[in-house]
Amino acid sequence: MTAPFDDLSTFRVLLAERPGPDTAAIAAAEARDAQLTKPAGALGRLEELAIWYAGWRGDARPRMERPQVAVFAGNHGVVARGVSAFPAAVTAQMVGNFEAGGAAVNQLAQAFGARMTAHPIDLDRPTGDFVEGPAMSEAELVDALAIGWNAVDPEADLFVAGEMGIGNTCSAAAIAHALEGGRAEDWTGRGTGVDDAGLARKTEAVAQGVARIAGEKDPLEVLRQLGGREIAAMAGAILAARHHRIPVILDGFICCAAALVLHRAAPGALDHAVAGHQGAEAAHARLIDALGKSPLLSLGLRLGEASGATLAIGVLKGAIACHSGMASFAEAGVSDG
Ligand SMILES: Cc1cc2ncn([C@H]3O[C@H](COP(=O)(O)O)[C@@H](O)[C@H]3O)c2cc1C
Ligand SMILES: O=C(O)c1cccnc1
Repeated sequence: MTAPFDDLSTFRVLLAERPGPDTAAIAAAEARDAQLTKPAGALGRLEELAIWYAGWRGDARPRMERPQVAVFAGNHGVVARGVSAFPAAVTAQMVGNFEAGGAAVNQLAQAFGARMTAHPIDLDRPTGDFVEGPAMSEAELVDALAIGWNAVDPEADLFVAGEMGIGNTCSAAAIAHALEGGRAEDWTGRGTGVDDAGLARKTEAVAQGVARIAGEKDPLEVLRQLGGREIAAMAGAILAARHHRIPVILDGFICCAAALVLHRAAPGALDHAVAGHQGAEAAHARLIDALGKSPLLSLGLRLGEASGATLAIGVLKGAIACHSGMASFAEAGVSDG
């Protein structure tokens, strides 16, 4: 599809004017939940998840049949500073692996019945080193947002955004530091497994990049400055899903940094999203907190690629299967107490 914007101001309007959930479907789903053959509340958060999903799909008894996982890839100028344990060439190599079906996320998508697509964005043209200057021009930012928007299948009934981009935990940490404050070291972690010296270089890059744009609080400008094309694409895709009323599961630290841009630009912009998991990247928990979310899973993942969120599709499928498939007390002839 073609994104309904070709400049940043139109994207801002789409962020401000978003559809909400179907309140009648929520009320009907709550009523259905109350009649199912279980003690009230006994399915815990699964009940809340199913009702949330029903609201966004506009169907009190929904099914999930077309989950979509889109993995965006980009390269980062800041990598030249030695902020990752791996070379930038791995980004393109992993895109080849996604296309061949050999990455973790391919296996998880297959296991949970999701269609997965990979979207490399200008891999031979890394972003500018954000310590020195803006990562992207405004036109480059708009292009990346649009690539994300266009990647969302309007017919999907669940969307997961993932990423591949050597150095992108550095970019994500810088975005979080710029928008949330604190100290640079509050937001940096080991990513692919950088050693102490690498972590120190990464923290210094984040501190300097954020100091360069000191006081900048416009989230989309922060994204342009510190960005990452794949991070911008995830933000565009998450907003597109909102406009299609497709519920979203958020992935790891980098995906949550993309989501933070939307959340800080327009509170409520992530109401159609849940946090799929809390991973091992040091500041992921803090970032999920800043989004006002609580994670579905906590399994110590530190991979990205949409892996944790794709795994959480299973949890959401379970919630929906119970909600839509269980018998009521009356149907089953079970005494409701
Ligand atoms: C083989 C390989 C597969 C990956 N899949 C995801 N990432 C993850 O690691 C990168 C972020 O960590 P950093 O900021 O330290 O570079 C991203 O590409 C992220 O998706 C991978 C990294 C590697 C090496
Ligand atoms: O949480 C993540 O998304 C993550 C953590 C480490 C490396 N890559 C991704």
